[in-house]
Parts: sequence; structure tokens; C-alpha cells
Amino acid sequence: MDISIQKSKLHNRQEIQITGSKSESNRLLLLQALFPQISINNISNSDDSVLMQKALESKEQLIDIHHAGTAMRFLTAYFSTQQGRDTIITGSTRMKERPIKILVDALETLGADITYLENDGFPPLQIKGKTLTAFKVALEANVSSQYISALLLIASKLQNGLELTLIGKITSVPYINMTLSLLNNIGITTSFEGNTIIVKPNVTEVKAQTVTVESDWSSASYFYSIIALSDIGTEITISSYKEKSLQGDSVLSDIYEKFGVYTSFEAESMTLKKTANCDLNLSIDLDLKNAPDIAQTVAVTAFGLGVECTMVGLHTLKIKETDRLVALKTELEKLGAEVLITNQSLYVKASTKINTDVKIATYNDHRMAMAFAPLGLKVPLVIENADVVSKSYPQFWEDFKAIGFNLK
Ligand SMILES: O=C(O)C1=C[C@@H](OP(=O)(O)O)[C@@H](O)[C@H](O)C1
Ligand SMILES: C=C(OP(=O)(O)O)C(=O)O
Repeated sequence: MDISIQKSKLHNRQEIQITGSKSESNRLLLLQALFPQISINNISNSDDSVLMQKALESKEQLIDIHHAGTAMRFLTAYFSTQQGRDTIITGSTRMKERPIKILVDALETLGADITYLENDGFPPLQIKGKTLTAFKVALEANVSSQYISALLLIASKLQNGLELTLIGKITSVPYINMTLSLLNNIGITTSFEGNTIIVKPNVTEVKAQTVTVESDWSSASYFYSIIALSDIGTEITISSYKEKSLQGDSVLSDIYEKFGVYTSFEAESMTLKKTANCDLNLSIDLDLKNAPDIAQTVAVTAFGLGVECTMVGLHTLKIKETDRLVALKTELEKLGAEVLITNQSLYVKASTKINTDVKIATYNDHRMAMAFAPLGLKVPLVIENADVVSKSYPQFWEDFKAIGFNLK
């Protein structure tokens, strides 16, 4: 399904509700499988979280996790610890290109039995569950934090706990801290000092408790972009968000101030308001190694506003749902942008012209569809295969329409 966005004007004041963070939900679902005393409120309705939940409930040998990278990594760790269980975990064509060797090597050091069924270093995997007794492992921390979170989530159930040494520069640190905070909140003791993380062993049960997931900040990024591209005075209220968040993408409130968007927090929601026009001589300069999922949104906002933008720390974008650096360059150039990329950076030159009626390809990447959609405020455009959004935000187009976008 392609969606054509015609010239649109936002309704002046809107309220929308976004469901829980996909990252927090996937962690809590795994923890709930280990500790059934946990209940979850405001769980994400994303495809990835639904797939995670189904995989954890499944008694089948074959688990197909489609495009859900975080679920792939977390479940690889989980099934490694399920003694007596023989699982094959596979995914989409792209999933079979997303590396998992660093995690598999670490699990094997702990004693896991994992076999690559097609290409070495990549899914699909056959996992024979075992009791893992080793506890010391070192792994490269610059490729994906998901490998680290996967190990931390199972750690308290390992016979001797876990002592993890992180090698090299650590990427996506807020996601590691999110994992540690959720563990601490449910009663598991951890420490993170220097480059070593320790998780205490053998927690058999935790207190009965309900954990409420904060809504998804990566999904909120598209509304930041919409407000940034709107007239002064336009505002939108989204629930349920907190000023002090576990999600690294909450850095959006600082970043978008540069684009003239002011964030105010109420008890259960936040309001984004366009308060100033963006200075066209502005040059946006960001290191997004701690918030990689908002890179596409920020690049498109800057281009839409005609502002120069340089972003570094983007090395993880190359192994996500698509190579997001190449995808961004290709699609922004169709719109008339001048874009330079390296393996970890992206530069978009300031430009005052945007080509109209461009068809934006989405490469099976939900964030390509959602990041480009706000440009509909500036020019008519088409988003191809628009239903990809369901990976993280199934009701995206409904919400988009509800706030005033003219869709066909
Ligand atoms: O742990 C998580 O929930 C995630 C970690 C990040 O991945 P990397 O650490 O691979 O950058 C992020 O991009 C992804 O969407 C979700
Ligand atoms: C990278 C993402 O997800 P995952 O790695 O879990 O597929 C994302 O949602 O942007």
C-alpha cells in the first residue's frame, strides 16, 4: 500500500496517545517469562513486541521473528538458557543479514550450544537450551548494545550470575542503562563500573509487581518533526511521557529546541509547541551514537527547514532494518538534497528547494516511512509500502490523519 500525502494543514491543537516503548516492552516481556510475578501496563502494540510475546509463549521448535532485531537478540539469549528445549530461530531476508556473532560467541563462552544454519555469524540459529555455568565474558561493545542487553536480561538466572567486560567504545549506552534500570526496579542487583557490568546470580523470584511502560519516544520523534515544520503557535499533546525517561531518545526535547520546538511536561503527557522560527543560518551538529533511531527523523526535519545538518556516531545505522545511511542519502537526493555519507556520518547541505511528488522508497524500514511523512506539510509526496510502520507504530497513519494530514 502506497500513501499519497497531499498539501496538508494541521488542526491547531491535537491530542494523541502513543503506546509503550518497544524497547522497554521487549525487555519486560523477557523478564516476565523469567519472573511470572511481573505484570506490564501500557505495553507496546508494535509488531515487534507482539512477535516477542508470541515467541515467548510458543511451544513450537521454529520461531520466525520477521524484522524484529531486538527480539532476535534477546530470544537468542533466552532460548540458550532453556534447558532441554531445542529451538530454531529465523527471520526476514534482512534479519539473515544482521550480524549476531558477537552475541553468539559470548553465549558460547558462557556454555551455550548454538549452530548457524545458513551463514556463519548470522541467523537462522539452532539453539539447544542448557544450564549455563560460566559467568565471565568479554565482548566488543561498539557494534550493537542489543547483544549486551540480551546477556544482562538472562544474567540473574545464570547459575553464577554474570561479569561482563565491555571492549572498545560503548555504543547506544542509554539502552544498556535502560536494561539495568529495569532489572534494578524489579529487584535484581547490578553494578556498572568502568567497563565492567556485574549482575548478581540466582534470583529465583521477584516481588509481585506491575510495571508501567512509558510511551515510545522514538515514535514521538515524528511529532517533533511535524511541529518543527509547522507554523508558530501549532501544538500537540502526546501521552504518556515523563521528563525523566529511561529512553535515550528523550534527548529529542533538547535537540528540537534548536528547531524552535518547546516541550512542556504535564502529569501524564507532554506538549510540543512551535514557539520560534528556525534560524536558516543554523548548522545542526550532533553525535547520535546514544540515540541512533532518531537520526532519520532529524535529517528530514533539517532538510525540510532548509537547515544544514551534520550527524556523526551513526555506525549502527548500517546494520538496522536497512542500511539507513544509504537509504537516507538516496531518498533525500530524490527530493533535491545534497547529501554526503561515510560509514558513520551524514551531512545534508542547506537548501531552499524541495522537489514535489517524489515517491519515497521505504526499504522495509518503518522509520523511513515515518521520518519522511512530515514533509507532506511542505510538498505533496508518496510514501511507498506505507504499512511498514506497524513494526513499531501500527496506528501511525490513523494518528497522522487525525491531526490534519490529507492522505490518499
Ligand atoms: O536495545 C534496544 O531496545 C535497542 C537498541 C538500539 O540498537 P543498537 O544498540 O544496535 O544501536 C536501537 O537502535 C534499537 O532500536 C533498540
Ligand atoms: C533498529 C530498530 O529495531 P530492531 O533493531 O529491534 O530491529 C528500530 O526500531 O529502529
